[in-house]
Amino acid sequence: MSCDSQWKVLVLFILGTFSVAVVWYLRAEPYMPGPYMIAEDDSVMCSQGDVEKKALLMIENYTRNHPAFLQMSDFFWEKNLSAYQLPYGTQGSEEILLKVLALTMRYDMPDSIQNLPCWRCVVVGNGHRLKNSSLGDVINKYDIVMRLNNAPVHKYEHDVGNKTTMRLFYPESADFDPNLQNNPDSLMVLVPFKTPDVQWLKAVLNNEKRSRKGFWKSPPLIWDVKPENVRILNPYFMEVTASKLLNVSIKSPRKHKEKPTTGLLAITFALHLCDVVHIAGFGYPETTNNKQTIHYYEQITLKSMADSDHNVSHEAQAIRRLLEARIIRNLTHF
Ligand SMILES: CC(=O)N[C@H]1[C@H]([C@H](O)[C@H](O)CO)O[C@](OP(=O)(O)OC[C@H]2O[C@@H](n3ccc(N)nc3=O)[C@H](O)[C@@H]2O)(C(=O)O)C[C@@H]1O
Ligand SMILES: CO[C@@H]1[C@H](O)[C@@H](O)[C@H](O[C@H]2[C@H](O)[C@@H](NC(C)=O)[C@H](OCc3ccccc3)O[C@@H]2CO)O[C@@H]1CO
Repeated sequence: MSCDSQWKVLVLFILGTFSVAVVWYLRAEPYMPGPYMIAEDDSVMCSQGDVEKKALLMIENYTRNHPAFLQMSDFFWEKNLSAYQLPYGTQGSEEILLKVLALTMRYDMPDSIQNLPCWRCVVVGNGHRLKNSSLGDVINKYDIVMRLNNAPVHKYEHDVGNKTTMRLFYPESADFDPNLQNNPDSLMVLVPFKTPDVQWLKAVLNNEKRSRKGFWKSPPLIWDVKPENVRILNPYFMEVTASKLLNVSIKSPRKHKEKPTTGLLAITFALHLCDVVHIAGFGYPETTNNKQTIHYYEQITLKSMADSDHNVSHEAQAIRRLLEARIIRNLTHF
């Protein structure tokens, strides 16, 4: 072979290897952390309607017609009444829900969110993968930052940011110091799992006698949050998460105990609300790994979740499907 041909072969070989590497990187991308569609000003680019278009293909009967939060009018007409009990519907809890909704008087999305030109959302899971991630500034740039339960931001700003647009929680996961971990206008979104959850909200907002009955862990007895910042999540999103993402039976929850985690519920909620859905801090250790801590803020392991009625491998499959279909993107690894 002449020297000229040898050069050609070498160039072709280098180009071929480079193309294979690029194709491999793009294929593997859903599992890789990295800068996604970053605009010049460092913010995430808006692809309006993108999530809606893709979710329509993947989630059976997907519709964005359901209100985000429960409202009094949900209970006015008999034909609107729910077919399921909490956490998948409101059947049997109508009276207490009406009472608490009359107290908060707000069921709408605040104007500061409603008027956003694009809803770029990030759902921040509580996972250990956020520790030392330095993702704080990246997370703060999203239009809507969803946080979960009592996950702290104070002293963890560098890794998780400090902007909280909405926080999904239930009484047992409510923070004892909500003003330290949230912004003055953060929406506190109660996820109602059972009737006592709604009774707790009524009691703390109305300063009535609190009861500890019906809770698996004592919730705060004093919870200093402005009623106008409180909402109750529409149980429709729990129903969709269980029945469409996890294929879990919602008809007899007492018999089929598996229930969605708050994180998967928040992802489902975001899929019905946002133009862009990114996630961070999701992913549990292998089920056999009883040493690895699961949270970015405390030293507990998978063992603590033994009685939780969640199936984390089942959920990982659901999240992986959403990542592979590029409906959501991940800022940490999965
Ligand atoms: C002991 C116990 O009941 N633990 C549950 C805790 C606990 O109640 C609260 O932290 C309040 O203390 O809440 C849960 O979840 P938790 O509050 O741990 O985490 C919130 C969501 O983040 C995602 N996550 C978390 C850790 C991890 N390593 N990988 C993850 O993907 C999950 O999607 C998770 O939902 C819950 O509400 O779902 C689920 C946990 O099972
Ligand atoms: C999203 O679910 C939340 C959390 O992730 C779960 O761990 C938690 O599970 C608790 C479960 O809901 C309790 N079941 C009932 C019917 O209340 C279960 O109860 C057992 C128990 C009872 C009394 C004292 C201790 C334990 O406890 C589970 C937690 O170990 O549900 C959360 C939503 O409420």
